[in-house]
Amino acid sequence: MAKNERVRKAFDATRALKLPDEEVKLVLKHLLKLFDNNWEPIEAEDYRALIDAYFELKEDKGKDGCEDAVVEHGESGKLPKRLRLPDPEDQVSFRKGSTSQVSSPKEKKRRNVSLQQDVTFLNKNGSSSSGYSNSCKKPQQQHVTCEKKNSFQIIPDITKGTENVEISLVDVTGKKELPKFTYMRDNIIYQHAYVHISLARLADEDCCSGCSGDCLSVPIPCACAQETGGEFAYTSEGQLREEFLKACMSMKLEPQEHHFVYCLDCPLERSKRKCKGHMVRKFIKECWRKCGCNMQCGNRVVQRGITCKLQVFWTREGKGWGVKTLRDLPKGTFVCEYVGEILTNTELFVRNSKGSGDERHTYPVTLDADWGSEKILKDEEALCLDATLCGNVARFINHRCFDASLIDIPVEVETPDRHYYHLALFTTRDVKASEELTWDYGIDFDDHEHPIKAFKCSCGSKFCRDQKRSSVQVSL
Ligand SMILES: C[S@@+](CC[C@H](N)C(=O)[O-])C[C@H]1O[C@@H](n2cnc3c(N)ncnc32)[C@H](O)[C@@H]1O
Repeated sequence: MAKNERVRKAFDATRALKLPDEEVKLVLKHLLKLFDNNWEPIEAEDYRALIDAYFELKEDKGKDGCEDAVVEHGESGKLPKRLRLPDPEDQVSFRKGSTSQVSSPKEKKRRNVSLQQDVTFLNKNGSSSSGYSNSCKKPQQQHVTCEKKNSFQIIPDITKGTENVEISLVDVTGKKELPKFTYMRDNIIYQHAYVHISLARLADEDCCSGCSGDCLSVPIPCACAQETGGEFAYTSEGQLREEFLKACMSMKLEPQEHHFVYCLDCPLERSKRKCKGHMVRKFIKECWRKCGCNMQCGNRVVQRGITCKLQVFWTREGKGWGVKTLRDLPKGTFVCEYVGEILTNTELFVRNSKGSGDERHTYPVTLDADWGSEKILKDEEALCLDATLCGNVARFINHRCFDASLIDIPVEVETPDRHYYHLALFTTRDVKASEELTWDYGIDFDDHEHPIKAFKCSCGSKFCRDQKRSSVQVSL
């Protein structure tokens, strides 16, 4: 639908409630900014978000004792505090009522007016008076609601301003408990993990100190392209090269026997005494600090951070929260890194055993590139990333068997070895705005002893490994 048509329909809905166009226009403008020009949540449920936001402003105005507040704010270009949502200093969560029983505009109007107190704020530290906390702390429930109703919740920026872009969280059902974790842009060592980062470790062949500017613009690829067969992994547009992506995907989808290495003593399968094999992965090697190029060099994509407009939302299929893109993404686009605490296997086992055992969602990812090397890796050396307590937006990305829209690719940045590396997620195909982003966690749904617990998969893929397993079990 064209934008003008959408605006007209929104006004039709608010005029039915006799709301003045001038005031509605202001509210609409700011909701569009909040949702990054995505009309879907505004149009949902008969323009509920728009109508509710309008009445919130009215309530603000009433409290301030300023009859013309909405119009005055509009004229001065300022907004009442509650609608200055994209300002990271003023994180806000809306909680509103359900429209499900409401039929006539009159009733709708009355309902909205009665819900005015059901609106809450997140303060400057990201802690909430409405139950949301962007930290590991237990949220404070200071907010008082007259009736328990469905609500509409928005967090404008879960990253608290740490990323290049804001990432919102939206729950249109309003019934969900908001996630409790600390947002972190970069991996951080939890306690005993050993990650050896030093410039002295980077030999001449591990960097391109003789380069300047953008390495992708010179005719002969520099030393940093050696890892990817003498060609950079990225195109000058910043996407993965087609052939490189294809090779990564085929290794993941159809791993041949020669794509596996087997440990003599496998840290993950120690209890069973037999290594199931670890995939030999294709790596990206990005330029870094010892290189002569600049930060805009085309071989520095992952380290520049997230640039896609993403949104966390509540999925319908029972997977919990998920992540969608708000814009179309071309194939091979870097979406985000999987960020978490860096733990040793031992620490992960201890953490898992201390858990209640019935955690619905789990967030660890093993870094397994070092396994199968000549040295036997001990549990207290092998590393994994755990985003349960601290992580970035990737902790919300759900699994899909085989035909996921993202693929995880290891990236060497500050260490020349494969003991520690970054795990970056790229699109496997063109992805449309509003599509959920998924990646294949590589789960073996039959393996109940694996430190990363399997779940009942509802990915919906026709290739679902869990569904196949269930049907095999039934037929047996
Ligand atoms: C990394 S988290 C993803 C975010 C999670 N949905 C949430 O609400 O926080 C992984 C967890 O999400 C759930 N999950 C992910 N993909 C799923 C799928 N295809 N089917 C069912 N549950 C899924 C599982 O509970 C899993 O342990």
